[in-house]
Amino acid sequence: MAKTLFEKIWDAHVVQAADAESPATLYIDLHLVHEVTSPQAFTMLRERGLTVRRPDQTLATMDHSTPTTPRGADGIIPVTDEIARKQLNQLIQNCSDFGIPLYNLGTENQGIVHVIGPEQGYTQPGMTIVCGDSHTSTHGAFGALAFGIGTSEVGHVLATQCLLQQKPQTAEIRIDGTLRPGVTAKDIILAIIAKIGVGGGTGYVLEYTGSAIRALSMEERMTICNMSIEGGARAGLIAPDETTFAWLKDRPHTPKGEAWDAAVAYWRTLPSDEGATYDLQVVLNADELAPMITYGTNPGMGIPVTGNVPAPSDLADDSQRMALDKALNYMGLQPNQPLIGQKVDVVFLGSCTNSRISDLRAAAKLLDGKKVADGLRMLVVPGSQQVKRQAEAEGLDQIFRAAGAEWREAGCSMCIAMNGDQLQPGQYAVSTSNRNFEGRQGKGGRTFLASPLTAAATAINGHIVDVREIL
Ligand SMILES: CC(C)[C@H](C(=O)O)[C@@H](O)C(=O)O
Ligand code: SF4
Repeated sequence: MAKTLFEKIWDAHVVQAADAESPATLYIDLHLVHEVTSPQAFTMLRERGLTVRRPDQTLATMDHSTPTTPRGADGIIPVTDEIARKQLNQLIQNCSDFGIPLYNLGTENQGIVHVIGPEQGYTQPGMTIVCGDSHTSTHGAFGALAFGIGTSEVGHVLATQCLLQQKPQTAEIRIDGTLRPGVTAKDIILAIIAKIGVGGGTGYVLEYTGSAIRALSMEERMTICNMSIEGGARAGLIAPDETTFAWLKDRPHTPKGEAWDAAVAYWRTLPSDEGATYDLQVVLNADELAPMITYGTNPGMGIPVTGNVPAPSDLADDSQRMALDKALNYMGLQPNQPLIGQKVDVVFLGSCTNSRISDLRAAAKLLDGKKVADGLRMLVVPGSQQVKRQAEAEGLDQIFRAAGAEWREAGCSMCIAMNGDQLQPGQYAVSTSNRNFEGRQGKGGRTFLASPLTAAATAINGHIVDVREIL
């Protein structure tokens, strides 16, 4: 029978099928760990006298609570926050006690968990990958079944390398056509979520297909899969192809020599078979997409940048009208107002959605020889130490600094505001991250989600602009 990519990976990893009492038991190939969602899981192991089943298939990094402020004269990134220091020290202790490799703060491979996994070649097609983090869906860009799990599940996977899992349904999100200049992968995913809503993907694994997806680079594919969870989906998937194999070849942890050839031969069998069926299909045309921006307090509240903020009075459904009213109040926006021209205080270029080298290059190209607008603060936060080194080798840091932006160490930074980087109450930010919830970037902070291009163009102008006008 014709199978989808999802079904092939699922079937290859079921250790025990679901029965009346229990969901299926899935084998996990790669378990990624960070400081925020792992402490209680290690406590559970200690209390029950358990060890880590496969430390060699487990990898830890520090990212969420790590400061990204520049290093001191001693070359060390200063951790001034007591709680953060305790959490980071705990991870060091846990990894050392249980034999798990750790990319410690400031070391050469440290970075955001969803940036370092692919970068080091841990993430590979056909794998099952989990992490105590919702944006684990990022790794689906490689044709891996990757999803976030809760802290008690982190404990289960550490102890057994397996996970109990209900089988999700499948949806095909088909995007044909060609993106216009100034329209990016970020705009594709914001448009998808605006269309299906933040609950539209609930219960599904989304497979992105179509000529527009095939034309994307791996980094662009990661941006799309990263935000699958913001559409409510369990995971996002893109079938591996020559672009995938070329990107992975010679990464530190990918197979080498004959093992590489064998791996690629297997990976070529993974794409969904001709005639395979999905439980749901959504179709978009890339030619019709514009740069997108959010106006509200969830990632589904997005419009083309040239559009107007919707009006609650146009909505028939009471709860939807109240939700929009509340969002506009929080955002300090008026119904029907345009977003072009909206003044912005901070521009954040970073996060596991858009902090890879191609994101930094795209923004630097616009900022080259220009200045960040007076009174606007711009933070540029590379996703990993490797991205940072690469950017510095290309002189991108010089472009950002000369423009008046802050050049930072690697980490989650202002995506989540639990590391010292945050908005002040009432401030507006254009952010390349993935969440615009109330208070997400700091108490009272107001977030417009957009692409790195829109972010850089906004930084130069001090207010929201249509990047297509300055290309
Ligand atoms: C801290 C972590 C649990 C959280 C997540 O699961 O996504 C964070 O990464 C986020 O982006 O909100
Ligand atoms: S960058 Fe943001 S979204 Fe990504 S893992 Fe960190 S906090 Fe979560």
